[in-house]
Amino acid sequence: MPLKYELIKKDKYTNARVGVIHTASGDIPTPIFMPVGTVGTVKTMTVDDLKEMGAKIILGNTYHLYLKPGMDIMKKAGGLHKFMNWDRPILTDSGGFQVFSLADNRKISEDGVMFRSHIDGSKHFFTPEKSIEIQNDIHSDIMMSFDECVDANASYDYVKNSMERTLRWAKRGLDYHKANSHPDQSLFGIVQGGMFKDLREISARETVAMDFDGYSIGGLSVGETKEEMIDILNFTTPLLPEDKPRYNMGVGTPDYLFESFEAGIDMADCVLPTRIARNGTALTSEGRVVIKNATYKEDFSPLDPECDCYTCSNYSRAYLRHLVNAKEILGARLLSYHNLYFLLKMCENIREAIMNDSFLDYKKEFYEKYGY
Ligand SMILES: Cc1ccc(CCc2c3nc[nH]c3cc3c(=O)[nH]c(N)nc23)cc1
Repeated sequence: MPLKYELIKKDKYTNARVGVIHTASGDIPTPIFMPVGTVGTVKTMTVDDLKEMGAKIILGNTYHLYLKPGMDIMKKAGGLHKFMNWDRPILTDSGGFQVFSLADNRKISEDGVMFRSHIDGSKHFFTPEKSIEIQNDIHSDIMMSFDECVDANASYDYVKNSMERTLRWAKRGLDYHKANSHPDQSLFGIVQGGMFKDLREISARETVAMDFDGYSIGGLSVGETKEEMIDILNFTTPLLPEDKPRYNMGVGTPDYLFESFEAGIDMADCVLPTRIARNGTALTSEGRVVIKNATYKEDFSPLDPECDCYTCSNYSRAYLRHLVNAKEILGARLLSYHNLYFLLKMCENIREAIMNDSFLDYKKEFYEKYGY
């Protein structure tokens, strides 16, 4: 059966809500942060690390997996869950976003997108149907429709034409999904429309009318200002049905997560926690810590005094600084573990706060301590 969203509690003072997404691969408590595992791994984390830190769902990437290891191996492995030994839910993106952010000489047409691999320059053609077929081969639990994500300063006419084509692509993908996907697989529609509220409204209403299992807000976190993101988010989210999950794509930093969940978003993803970890930056309850700073040379206290994760329970800032400066892989691994744990724990605290109608109190307390 496709996923079922169970609404458990709405916050008294905001649009924030607690729920559970029931999938064949397991239940996902919401609001939830989803670690990004682009090529079948959340970088430097084992699946046991991910379970230990409380990850309930991870992301896989259609574009990357299609190019490497390729669908021949993916099919022989029996799908991504078996290939990477992860038996909990997997969400995959549809590949369009990655084609535009990574591939070379892309050519977009009504039928789909022609592109050359960023790895070896080989030529490929993605269509809405092809994207669903690849996500089926991955055995994705939650699939995304094939869409075009336009950048924040695209013109009204370009955004209008692109959004209308994304609607036609969504319908094609949905028809292919209904005829070919396994009944346990779910498909989300993606709302586009750039920074234009009239286009956002058309995209939301037409996408919802196609009756997907859930809805993503696309076209955000692509260079717009924080005010623009929040404005479009607060305008668009209420247009989505209450009884289905809502996913804000590409978010993000703690404040963007708080703003998204406050608007009624249930799911969010971002490469941030593992990417900044590899550059030696940690998210802590007292704000960002750039661990290679000389300040921490003889600081033998834990990375985050309020965190009980493996990294904070076993190592000091001085040791982490040493590892990062020595470019030791363990440095990236320990900081990645902590950053992911930090965001997952923050989501757990947000769920608890919503249950007690104290979301705004928790947000205020978090912002003051974090330094927002
Ligand atoms: C593995 C994986 C990586 C990344 C993503 C989300 C990637 C992503 C965006 N990231 C920031 N802004 C984004 C907008 C869009 C969008 O409009 N459409 C799609 N399909 N993806 C987006 C999903 C899965």
